Amino acid sequence: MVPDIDSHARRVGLFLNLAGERRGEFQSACGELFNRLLLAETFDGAQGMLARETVDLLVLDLEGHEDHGDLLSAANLVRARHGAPVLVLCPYSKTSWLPELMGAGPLSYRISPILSDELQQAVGAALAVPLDAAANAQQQLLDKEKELRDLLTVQRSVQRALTGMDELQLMASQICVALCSFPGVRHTALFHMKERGNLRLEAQESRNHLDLVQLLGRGDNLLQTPQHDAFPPLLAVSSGDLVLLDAPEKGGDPMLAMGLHDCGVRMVLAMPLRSEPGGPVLGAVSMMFDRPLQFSREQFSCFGSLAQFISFGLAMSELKHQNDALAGQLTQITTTDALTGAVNRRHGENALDNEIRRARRYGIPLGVISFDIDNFRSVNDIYGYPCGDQALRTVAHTVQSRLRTSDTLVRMRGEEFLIIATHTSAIDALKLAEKLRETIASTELPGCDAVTISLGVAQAGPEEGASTLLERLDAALHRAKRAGRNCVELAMAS
Ligand SMILES: Nc1nc2c(ncn2[C@@H]2O[C@H](COP(=O)(O)OP(=O)(O)OP(=O)(O)O)[C@@H](O)[C@H]2O)c(=O)[nH]1
Repeated sequence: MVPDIDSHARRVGLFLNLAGERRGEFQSACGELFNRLLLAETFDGAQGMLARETVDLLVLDLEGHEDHGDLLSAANLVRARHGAPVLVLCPYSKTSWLPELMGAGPLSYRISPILSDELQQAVGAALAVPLDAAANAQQQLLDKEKELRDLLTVQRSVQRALTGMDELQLMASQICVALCSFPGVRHTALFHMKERGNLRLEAQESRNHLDLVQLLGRGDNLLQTPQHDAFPPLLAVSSGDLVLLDAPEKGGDPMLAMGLHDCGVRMVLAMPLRSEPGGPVLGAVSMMFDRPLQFSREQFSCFGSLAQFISFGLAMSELKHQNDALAGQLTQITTTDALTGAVNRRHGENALDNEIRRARRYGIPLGVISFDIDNFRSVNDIYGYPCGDQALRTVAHTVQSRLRTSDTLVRMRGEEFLIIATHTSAIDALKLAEKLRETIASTELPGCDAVTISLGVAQAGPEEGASTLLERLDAALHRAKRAGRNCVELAMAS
């Protein structure tokens, strides 16, 4: 239904589009709504007409306008209206222009393509003069108040979601929940660009049973899906611009549109997430609505700042992730012996102290084994130092592979190692030591003959500290060497 337009004197329209065909279409759809319809094919032409004539409605059809210069010219035209009615017909791939055009002056907009009866309705609404101007002004004020309240609610919810959230997945879920507090939102989603361009669905919040993994057939590598240029959030990532789609079928993928329609989605807003303006795109957020809405300038700018905050949250959580990884690498470097991958002596001695305390506190046995490669000097002498290094590595890896994850292998010095075996009695440690002795004796070493090891075994005494335990072990190891090597000796009781 076309709204009543009470004054015929007000019906001078100006329609601008490059293409004669579009101008013809507009004339046949809406020509009769105006007393006189002016048609312009260039921005300069339209500016000239606006300067010469009093125009009641400027209809700016952005279809076919592509570059940034066109956006600036369109903004100039809106500015030249000084608040007089402007209707912008905006292709959905250019919806990112709307916030900037709104900055140039008030306007209403429709997303094209648009059916001719919808177009007539939009033109009628833009031309209509309210019967009761005072009542209308009051209503506008109430609408604005509600709009601002809604924006405040969603901003506060997003703020809460971003505070103190270290874990990306949790933060993403909370953001999706927060965005659902905007009126009419039935589904929200957060997409995150992982390494090597892998865009994944990080979180979604559904109030309409819509599951994007099901709809898109997957949850990651989303830019490789057939819908990558039809689904607004994917388009927002690849174009780096805001995308607003006021009817799913305008996206151009009938199956996708049907899936969204079935879940009651009538409008989709998607915003790219960037770590800084002009920086690389980190992902996107999408909000799906159960009704087509006309966003105001304030709403667009609020969505823009929400996207910035969310990007910041994502960047912070990525930074934390990287910091954790760096800290992990640093710990690895400071606690590990570079040649063999075993724990180094400094960290091993700390670990031994800790395990002694733990064993004492909980009354559990702690077994320790000290071992040393027999006649290792001759390996170096005969085969060379690099070969000796390789033999050390192989022995350490072989031993490590026979231990439990709760055990610790420490390189104490040269070719001497210590094993801290938690929850292990002297008897069990003896069995383990014997197994290791046999294993090493039958392990082939690259580039040199097999080696043997001698081992000393002990169980920590109830009140015993690390130094006496290590002394007892040392003595046991020396006995094993004296006994002819390639054997295991139990340490004397503490
Ligand atoms: N290739 C290599 N050799 C090492 C490394 N650390 C210590 N060694 C060598 O290990 C050998 C240890 O020799 P000794 O302490 O005499 O002991 P051994 O020859 O194993 O004799 P026993 O322990 O009595 O059986 C020395 O030749 C050291 O140079 C290392 O990181 N790489």
